Amino acid sequence: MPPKQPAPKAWPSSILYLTAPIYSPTITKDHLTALRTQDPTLPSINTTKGPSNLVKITPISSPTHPANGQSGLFASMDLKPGTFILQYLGEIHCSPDPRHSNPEDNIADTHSTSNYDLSLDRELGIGVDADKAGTEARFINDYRGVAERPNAEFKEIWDERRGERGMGVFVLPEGRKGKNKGIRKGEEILVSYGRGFWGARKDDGE
Ligand SMILES: C[S@@+](CC[C@H](N)C(=O)[O-])C[C@H]1O[C@@H](n2cnc3c(N)ncnc32)[C@H](O)[C@@H]1O
Repeated sequence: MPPKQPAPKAWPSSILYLTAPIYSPTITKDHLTALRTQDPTLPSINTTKGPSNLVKITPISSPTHPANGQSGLFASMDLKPGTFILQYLGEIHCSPDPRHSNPEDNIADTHSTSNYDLSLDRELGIGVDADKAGTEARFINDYRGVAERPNAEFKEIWDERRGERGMGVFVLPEGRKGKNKGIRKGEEILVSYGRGFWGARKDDGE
């Protein structure tokens, strides 16, 4: 278990605040080798540890917001197009569990139903799940029902500090027609979870 870190304001006491990932026992040496092999196409980021001064976790109390009663992540200063905002940390895991060749021996995969699980390496089945532990990034909502379009995106990075691939949150680049103007101070940071996320939850009443 990583050492306890000072958490950002409004951080829930039931969730562990991380400055480095947690590695599930489902992650093998080969997975770690793959994650620790630099891919020159990835943006190389000198990440910082601890609460970010670019963002603020804010409880949502607007009845028109589809995540009313939950929280969201808001910009605490103007952020230019393409800016790296912060890292999405969580438990790095592999699903299905490679330790069992017979799927019936698999311990229930809680990550498959997590609302905080992002894919890090689709080919190897590696994900990063911030359900029980993470950074401020776990509070980023989907743009649907909130704004016309997303203003940020999840994108893989090379974390220079750890020498490892990871998931980052970036302000959307300007785009060819200059449509994306960045994120203004006080604006909610919104990504697109993708239709797959909502498709899988259609029958759960979400
Ligand atoms: C990664 S969490 C986002 C943070 C969450 N709002 C919180 O306070 O912990 C994903 C969950 O947030 C909610 N959510 C995010 N975006 C939403 C949207 N556009 N409409 C409805 N619910 C949303 C859903 O409950 C979803 O399962």
